Amino acid sequence: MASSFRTLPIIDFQALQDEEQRSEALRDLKHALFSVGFLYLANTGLEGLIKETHEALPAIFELPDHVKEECNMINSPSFLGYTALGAETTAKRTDLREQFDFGSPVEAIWKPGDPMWKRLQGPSQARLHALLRMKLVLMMTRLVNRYIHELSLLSKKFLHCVAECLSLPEATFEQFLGRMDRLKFVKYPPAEPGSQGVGPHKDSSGQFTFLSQDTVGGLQVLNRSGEWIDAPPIEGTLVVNIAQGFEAITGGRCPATSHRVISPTKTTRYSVPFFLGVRLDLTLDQLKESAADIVRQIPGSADRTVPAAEVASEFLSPLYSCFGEAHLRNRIVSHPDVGQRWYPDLYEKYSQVV
Ligand SMILES: O=C(O)CCC(=O)C(=O)O
Ligand SMILES: [Fe+2]
Repeated sequence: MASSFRTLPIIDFQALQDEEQRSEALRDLKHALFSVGFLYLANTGLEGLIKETHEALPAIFELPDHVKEECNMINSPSFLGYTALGAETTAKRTDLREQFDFGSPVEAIWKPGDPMWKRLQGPSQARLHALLRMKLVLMMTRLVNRYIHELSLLSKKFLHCVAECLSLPEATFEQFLGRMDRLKFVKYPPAEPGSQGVGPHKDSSGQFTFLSQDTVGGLQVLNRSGEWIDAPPIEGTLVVNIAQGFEAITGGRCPATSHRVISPTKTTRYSVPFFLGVRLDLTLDQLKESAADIVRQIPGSADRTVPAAEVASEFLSPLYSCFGEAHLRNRIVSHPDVGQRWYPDLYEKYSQVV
């Protein structure tokens, strides 16, 4: 590729809603989606909530180990709960981070006899909420639910802008939304220079990720010339990136971009990613059909269209019957202890495939 990005574009969310500024902001957004896959979203109106959440994080991670262990992800077939340092794997290496995974408040839908991927949808661990409430006085549970609620509203408005900048009807991407979005609280402790906070990956679980990072830095994004570019913190912004679900939905026209976190060396780093979900029951055939339709409607894309079958996305692999199945595989590989406990047969199957 002739030129590749060296910095991430900044898109002003208010400008996207403003009569006078929106055509320019939409043009910038389109460029970010086609050529970068990452952007900073400024002026979201959620600055106060983000600040409040970051202020609460150290106390949550300071809960005693035995308390955190009580709500270990190992208890959850939906991969929700606490992950201790060293229990997660990315790109076949151990990540140096600790985290809590939450989900939108939904019921479990799986019944015996149903496909296993339906177990991905389920409630956050009640025990975790109870502990947070006890320890951190109601506020914390409310904060998690408020954060998920506000981010879910913001992300849906953002999806409308995305459709609009691609000259598609506003509601185009709504048909792909899942019932459950995911939220994580993540802590990266200081480590040896160059350590893997989280290894190179593309986000697998949704359409877009909305990340708030603190002031420490360490997030890096792979540009299209294969160089790692820093995504330094910009106060008050969310880092938004395309996940593999959206890449598949757009037939690879808007690719997901690899990223990683290099561990801090002196100060603990905290981050809060929110993953906007994709319908678990979306089948490969439905996806290919709608992707073809969407790509046809994106102006100027016909000459640059990659056939859906050639997009390197695990969600377009015929190995999986639907998005949920591909997503479950990804969770099992990332959290092998949880995978082994709840899905031993699938764990065996997926750990044999290199
Ligand atoms: O913590 C970060 O800055 C990025 C986290 C991330 O990429 C992820 O959890 O998918
Ligand atoms: Fe990520």
